[in-house]
Amino acid sequence: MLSMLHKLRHAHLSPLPPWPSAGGLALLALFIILFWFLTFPLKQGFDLNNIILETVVLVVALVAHAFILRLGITLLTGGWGLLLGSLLLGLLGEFTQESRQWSTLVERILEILGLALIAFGFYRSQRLLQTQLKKTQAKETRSRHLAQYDALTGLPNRILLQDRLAQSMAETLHSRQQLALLFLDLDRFKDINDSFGHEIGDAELIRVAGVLHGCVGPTDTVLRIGGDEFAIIQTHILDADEAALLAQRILGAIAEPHRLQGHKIHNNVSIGITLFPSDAPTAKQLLKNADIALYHAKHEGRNNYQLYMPDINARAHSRVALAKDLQSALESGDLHLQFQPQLDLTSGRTVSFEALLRWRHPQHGMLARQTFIRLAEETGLIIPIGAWVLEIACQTCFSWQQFHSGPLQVAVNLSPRQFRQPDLAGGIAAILERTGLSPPSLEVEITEGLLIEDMDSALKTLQSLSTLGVRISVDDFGTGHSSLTYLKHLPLDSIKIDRSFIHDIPEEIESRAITKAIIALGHSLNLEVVAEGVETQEQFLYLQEYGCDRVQGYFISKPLNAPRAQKWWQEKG
Ligand SMILES: Nc1nc2c(ncn2[C@@H]2O[C@@H]3COP(=O)(O)O[C@H]4[C@@H](O)[C@H](n5cnc6c(=O)[nH]c(N)nc65)O[C@@H]4COP(=O)(O)O[C@H]3[C@H]2O)c(=O)[nH]1
Repeated sequence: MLSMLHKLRHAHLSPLPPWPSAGGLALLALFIILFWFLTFPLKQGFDLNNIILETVVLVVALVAHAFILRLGITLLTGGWGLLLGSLLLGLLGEFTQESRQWSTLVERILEILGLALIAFGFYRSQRLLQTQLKKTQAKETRSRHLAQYDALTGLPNRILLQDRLAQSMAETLHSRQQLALLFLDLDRFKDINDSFGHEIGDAELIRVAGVLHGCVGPTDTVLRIGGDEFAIIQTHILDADEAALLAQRILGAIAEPHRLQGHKIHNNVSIGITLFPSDAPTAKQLLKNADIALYHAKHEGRNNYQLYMPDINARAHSRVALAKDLQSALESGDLHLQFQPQLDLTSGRTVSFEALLRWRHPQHGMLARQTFIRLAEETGLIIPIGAWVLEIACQTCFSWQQFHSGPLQVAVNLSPRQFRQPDLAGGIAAILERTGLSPPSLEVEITEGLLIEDMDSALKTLQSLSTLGVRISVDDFGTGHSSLTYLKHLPLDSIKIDRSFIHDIPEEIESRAITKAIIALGHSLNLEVVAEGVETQEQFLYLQEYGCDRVQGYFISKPLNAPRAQKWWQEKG
């Protein structure tokens, strides 16, 4: 090594050879090996182009070895220790040329110094390697964290669920206790997102994550396993009661009304619970059970929890199949509308029809409305189905109006999910435009409960519908435990007294009092009052006597198919 450095120094003294001599080539080979040895670790993570460039630079630099030490081309390689060592040796080579009388001792010292600098280059490259390794490890840890944890809430995600579950199951087996797996699904998250935007939606998810953390014990795990789905692994419990207690705590905490960026938010959650080892021996089966129990909770009207029971499995399966059938029912024409007349009590004429959805299932025949409409609402199918109902109802009403000159309206029920669509009024305006129906000929019916849930956004939607000129009616009035003050703030046209009050008049004193009060209240607010579910002549006469404006019910007519309703309208309109 020393002799080679010596040769390197003396290369300055002789004229530059046209091509490297054998010694030069040996030196070149040595430097290449040395260079690669010293800087190879640094190249990990460099791109191929850089490595090729560096190698070319090095080869050129070494071939022109007479200049290499001065030119400092190796600067580009990043091997600082190597460069400095070589540079110093080169400079000193020149120096020794002029002062050959300097002792060999000085030469030796300088050679040692050169070697020390090369060693420094090596040391430095190792340090750089360590830093690089640390950076790579940190990057790997970060990307592993990103893959396994939800970026928004910081909770473990679905990928970690299996892992954590398996770990907790193993611990539970040893402890001879039980473990509960809870699946949670927010009932109103889509509506929050649609009504207030994604920023508030995100803030709500973060709030929920915090609430869940506040409810669980220190050894339990909270995970976010989907958009609005969370899971909890509750460990060290003795029986289902402990899981139920946790679920109750969560239901109460999530339902707490709160404000996010000035918006009043109401949210609920449905929870499905299954236990290990009592419900299932494997993680796969546990996950399935929790899913089934959650589905059951949703079916039971949301905002509740359900413990897994083997028989809900079969029911859940049939609902999944039914949801699939409902999806294809729109295209296959299995859905149709019936129309129930509404009678004006002053004129005695039919002035409106309520459009009611029917589904004749190819295998199961006519299906119960409440069941399949709830299913449509839960699955989101109510959006396309509701739009179809509006379209057909408007089309039908417009075509009837062409046959008869009397005033005619059609009333269409809007489900909560439909009502919370971002541009409901725009969608309805387009349907009116397409079908040719004038806006006042369409009445939309919304439930009282829907208004109470979120007054602020309901008011905005109602205002846009009212601006469009569509009539607005509050269905099932009297059942929603609402504050009556909201009535005067909303742009309503009519209220429909709930069937349950009409059912008990004239016999029951309370129902009579409520019916009379609703009629008086409606009139004092300038609203039209409609009674639904009128089944008897007594009810009809009572309502007429107390000034109800319109009646609807089996006493007048059951819901009719479109041709029969048209005939009815031509005769009684
Ligand atoms: N016992 C009794 N019942 C009477 C009488 N007169 C009418 N009805 C029934 O009362 C319901 C009136 O509709 P609703 O209160 O809006 O209640 C509706 C409404 O909330 C919903 N619904 C029906 N069609 C649609 C629709 O197209 N979209 C949405 N979102 N909901 C719908 O399903 C509910 C039930 O509808 P239907 O089963 O068709 O039941 C209809 C109708 O057949 C009567 O004298 N006695």
